[in-house]
Amino acid sequence: MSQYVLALDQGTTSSRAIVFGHDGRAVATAQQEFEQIFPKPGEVEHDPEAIWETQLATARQALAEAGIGAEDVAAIGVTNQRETAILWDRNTGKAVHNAIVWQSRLTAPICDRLKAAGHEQTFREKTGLVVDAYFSGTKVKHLLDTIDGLRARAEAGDVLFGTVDSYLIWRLTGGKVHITDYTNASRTLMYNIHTLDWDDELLKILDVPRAMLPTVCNSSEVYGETDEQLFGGKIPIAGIAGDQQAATFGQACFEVGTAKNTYGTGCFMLLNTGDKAVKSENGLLTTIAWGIGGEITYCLEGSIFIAGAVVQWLRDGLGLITDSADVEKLAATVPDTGDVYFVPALVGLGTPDWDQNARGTIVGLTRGTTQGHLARAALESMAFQTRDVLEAMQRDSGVTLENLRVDGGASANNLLMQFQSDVLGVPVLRPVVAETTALGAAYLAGLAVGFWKDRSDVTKNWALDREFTPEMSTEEGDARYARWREAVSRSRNWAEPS
Ligand SMILES: Nc1ncnc2c1ncn2[C@@H]1O[C@H](COP(=O)(O)OP(=O)(O)O)[C@@H](O)[C@H]1O
Ligand SMILES: O=P(O)(O)OC[C@H](O)CO
Repeated sequence: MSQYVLALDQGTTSSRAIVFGHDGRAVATAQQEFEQIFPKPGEVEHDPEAIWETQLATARQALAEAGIGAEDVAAIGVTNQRETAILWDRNTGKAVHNAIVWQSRLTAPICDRLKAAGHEQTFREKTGLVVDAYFSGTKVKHLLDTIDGLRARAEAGDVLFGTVDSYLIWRLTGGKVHITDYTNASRTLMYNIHTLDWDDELLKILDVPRAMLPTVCNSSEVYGETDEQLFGGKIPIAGIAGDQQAATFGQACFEVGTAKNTYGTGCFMLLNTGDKAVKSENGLLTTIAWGIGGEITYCLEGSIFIAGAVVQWLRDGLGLITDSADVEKLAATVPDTGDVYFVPALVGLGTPDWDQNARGTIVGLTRGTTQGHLARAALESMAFQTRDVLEAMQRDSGVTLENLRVDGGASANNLLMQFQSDVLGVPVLRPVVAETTALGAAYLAGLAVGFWKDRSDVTKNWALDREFTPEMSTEEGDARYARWREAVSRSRNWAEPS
């Protein structure tokens, strides 16, 4: 009997593979960063080959570190950075272009044209998303529009589209399986979240041929097996979910009204709304949390484009720190930001402002401003953006959150988590396993093959590491938040309108 499940977590900045045991604890972990390609300001790409190679290498490393082989692995779960679009040749398996990453503003002009042509409402109603360069649809359109002869090859079914999950599974199965799951499909701007099908009207507007799209599957079922050359034996692939949905599952947010917030490159809060696709009036997305056995669970999502990435920018762009974790010590050199606010709109703003032309802004600098103030303002920006999202969520859903479950790389930062609780006025709960994204993918796969019995196993395995409770008065939290909103208004509409 196989004792382990392997999760492949293909993130924006790194590929990770984690071997989990039955108790939901990691037995072995491997991680590799890969290159971020910035062809022009505001554009972000990845080399699909680097995505594949780092993912394969980390999977092999994790198995080696755990001292196990393919026969010990009950199933593989795949989770991924969402929306990032890859087009590849069916016959050679070679990508026709770099992956256009979710953060890329490349297709902002296409979005502006779609809006000017009056299509915004149609997309919003059918997909639950907004017309923004964030989502895959306009990225696919851009590639089809700009690479000679590509649309004809796509129409003939020779060029395939996939989000990163699809691409990895194509490679893992030796080019046999072209699929995605409900959660990833719901991020493409081409999938109708109500009829549960690719939408012909939207495909026509974007001029994307249906023949290039993957088959949409449940988030938990056996889709196929790995090519036996890869791991020295076949392993069933049995779970897929976009990373934010996987984290929601891994955090056991199964009840309507429960929510989690993941602090990775970006920051994403998802609130379970059960079988109802709740429409947002406040800039949130209506999206699919998971689909299992054909039953869909929906959620409301707030998407923040830059969270932990602001710390990376302090590290790589300014050289203020050498390690992301050092930001906490630097921020702790000052008691507050000295009224400095840092709006990290480095690639525009997502929820609730959806401004493709906003740009990063630091306000309130004085001669007394130090590196510490900047570091603190950068950390606080994650907490303020989260409050933006939570306020929208409470207005849209009528739910008042009792607490917030957190995870992701930056949730290790105690100063940030304390400030988060202060500025939200609710307890923040950090679980022992902060790798909730990978864990969620492992659960989805393990449940499909009977490794775990049902969701009660998932709930049972959730364990608290630390609870942060509000220490700031509501008045002070509100006053600082009002100042943040003022700073946001200064960042708006800075880039040349496309
Ligand atoms: N102690 C820390 N404080 C603040 N940010 C951190 C800390 N550790 C890591 N980060 C940030 O978290 C992000 C990495 O988190 P991770 O969940 O691995 O992201 P992703 O899945 O998007 O690649 C990076 O942007 C990094 O700068
Ligand atoms: O790679 P992450 O963890 O920042 O997640 C990226 C999101 O999936 C983008 O929607």
